[in-house]
Amino acid sequence: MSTPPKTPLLDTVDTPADLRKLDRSQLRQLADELRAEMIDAVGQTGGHLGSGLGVVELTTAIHYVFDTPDDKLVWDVGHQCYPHKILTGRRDRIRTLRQGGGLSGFTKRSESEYDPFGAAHSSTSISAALGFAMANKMQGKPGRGIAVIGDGAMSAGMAYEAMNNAEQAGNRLVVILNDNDMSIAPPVGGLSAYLARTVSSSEYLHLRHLASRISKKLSRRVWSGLEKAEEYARGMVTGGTLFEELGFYYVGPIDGHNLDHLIPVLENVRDSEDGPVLIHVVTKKGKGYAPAENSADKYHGVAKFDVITGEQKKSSGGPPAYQNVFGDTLAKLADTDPRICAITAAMPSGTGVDRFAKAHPDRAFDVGIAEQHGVTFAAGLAAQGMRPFAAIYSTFLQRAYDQVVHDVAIQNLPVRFAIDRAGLVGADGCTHAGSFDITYLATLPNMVVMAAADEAELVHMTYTAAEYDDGPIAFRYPRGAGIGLDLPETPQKLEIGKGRIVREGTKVAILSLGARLEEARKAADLLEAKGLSTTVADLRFAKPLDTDLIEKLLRSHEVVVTVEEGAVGGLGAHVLTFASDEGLTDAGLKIRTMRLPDIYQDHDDPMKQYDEAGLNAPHIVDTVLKALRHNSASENERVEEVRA
Ligand SMILES: Cc1ncc(C[n+]2csc(CCOP(=O)(O)OP(=O)(O)O)c2C)c(N)n1
Ligand SMILES: CC(=O)[C@@H](O)[C@H](O)COP(=O)(O)O
Ligand SMILES: [Mg+2]
Repeated sequence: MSTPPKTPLLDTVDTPADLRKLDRSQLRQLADELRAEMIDAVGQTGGHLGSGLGVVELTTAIHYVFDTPDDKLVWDVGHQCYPHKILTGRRDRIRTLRQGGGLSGFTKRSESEYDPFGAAHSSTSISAALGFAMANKMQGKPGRGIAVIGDGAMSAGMAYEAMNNAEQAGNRLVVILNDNDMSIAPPVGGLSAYLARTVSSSEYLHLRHLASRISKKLSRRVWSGLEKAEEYARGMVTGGTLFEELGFYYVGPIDGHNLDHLIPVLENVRDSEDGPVLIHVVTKKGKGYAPAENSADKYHGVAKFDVITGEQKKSSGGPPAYQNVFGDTLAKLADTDPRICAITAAMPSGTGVDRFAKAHPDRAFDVGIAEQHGVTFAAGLAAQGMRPFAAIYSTFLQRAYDQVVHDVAIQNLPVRFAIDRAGLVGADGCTHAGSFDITYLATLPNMVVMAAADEAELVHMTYTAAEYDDGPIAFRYPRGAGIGLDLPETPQKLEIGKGRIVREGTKVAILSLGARLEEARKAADLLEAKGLSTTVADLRFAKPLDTDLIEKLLRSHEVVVTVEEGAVGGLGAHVLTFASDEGLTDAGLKIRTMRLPDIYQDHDDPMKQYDEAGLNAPHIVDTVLKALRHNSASENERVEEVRA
């Protein structure tokens, strides 16, 4: 355990009200202590480090100048909110970050009045802040909406939808663009180039003309034509043209680590009658901690680490991560199939597309945080004869649902969806859980939905998807690594809609979909030990179902249990629908469906989560025994059981 840093000034600050009692000259020391505290805490908890380090000064300045919580401060993504949490009454719990019953790793409404809006999925902050601003305006209440959005998050269309709608808010809306020239990976696209030009083309605003420049900009509602022409001529507005054309007053770029610059700018904006304002601050991701600053990913997401050396305490060895199995398999397939290409939405390493890109750089596309565009881009590629793989986490694919429905499924275009982080994801918690993709995909026309039980199955499903040109096909797999199987040298093309029996029994049947198969096998062992002969099937497909296999097992077993790492409306619902449509439930069979809860609150380690979620072997056994008891009980006993 590292020795906690000495933080005499921070020790006097529990909330922003305490912070505002400090003299401005003390804020530098406070920020230094805040940074040290954050590094020490995250060293013990792991989590998102780089982005929070980059906004230590900005967080301090915002809470010093604005009247939070009346001014509603909305952090985009929220992964940079640890300094904010320390300054808003949660320092005592900061070392419970991302643990069961602990602080969320993102902003969360239920946690604090200083978290007016929950986050975790990116690019929502301007819309939410605009909502707060307009509500206050309509209710005649004081208080602004303040959105802090990163350059990566600014690459999503939703941010422009909000800015396009923002003029109505006037000076009630403040947008702070935190430009650290990083997403998780280096940022991509035209916006990133534009911002880079802005930062390089104009000297950071120096103190001497900072105030005059800002007051000039913010003092007039409308520029005269001449002045505007002059501005353009001088190139002064190169920095803000994009934002100014959307109706914002643009201020910047300013040094986001220099409190002597930040404070007067924020004060000018706070006191101005004009708006909305976009303040462009330039920061460094990982600022103030050498191991982060020197790392390629700026320590975006870290395991627990040694604060002195920066060395992370990651488990080494073990089976390869699923994303890398996918990326490597796809790269190999693409060696002999020029139609294969891969799309990621700003998550190259998380999806394994970075491994594909190493082998086929011309066929790998990072579209930025733009899942909607990514899916329809893939639809265009498919329509023109390519074999596109849209590699998008289950939770982030939710962002592009209409594109999946409208642009892909209804048009029956052969887009392949490689869906990582399907199921529980551990410390990122409920905003990142891949709970809904079976439900939201298997209900769609033409869509084929597969779930890999292990890493070998993932290889086969990647190949099966590559070869499937009859329409859209999705395959899901969990966060983390497989079970240590050798990867097949020759991928198999799976028969669409066919599952497999992995264990023969006679009395109980477990229909497993995806990576809970190991728990299903363990449950079968436990049931056999009780004299209950158990069949285990890996259905492989949620759609189309292997109805022959399911009917055969329903007719020949007393109890059938479906197990899936997805919320209600997925495999279990489809099996029940099939059984009732075919009149199979009339055979007195009791089908039980086991699945994830709609939402779970805790951030915890993956294995404990399955216990909480009720998806481990003992839970499967309990479900089976309950069903058997129910089956064998007399009608009266059943009625009594229900009454009890
Ligand atoms: C819709 C969505 N897609 C992807 C992600 C994954 N993600 C989390 S943070 C991040 C990068 C954000 O970059 P930026 O906004 O610049 O913040 P920074 O980390 O640089 O502070 C991404 C892609 C997400 N949270 N939400
Ligand atoms: C903040 C965010 O959304 C990402 O950093 C996400 O936490 C990555 O998840 P993985 O760690 O599962 O790649
Ligand atoms: Mg960034």
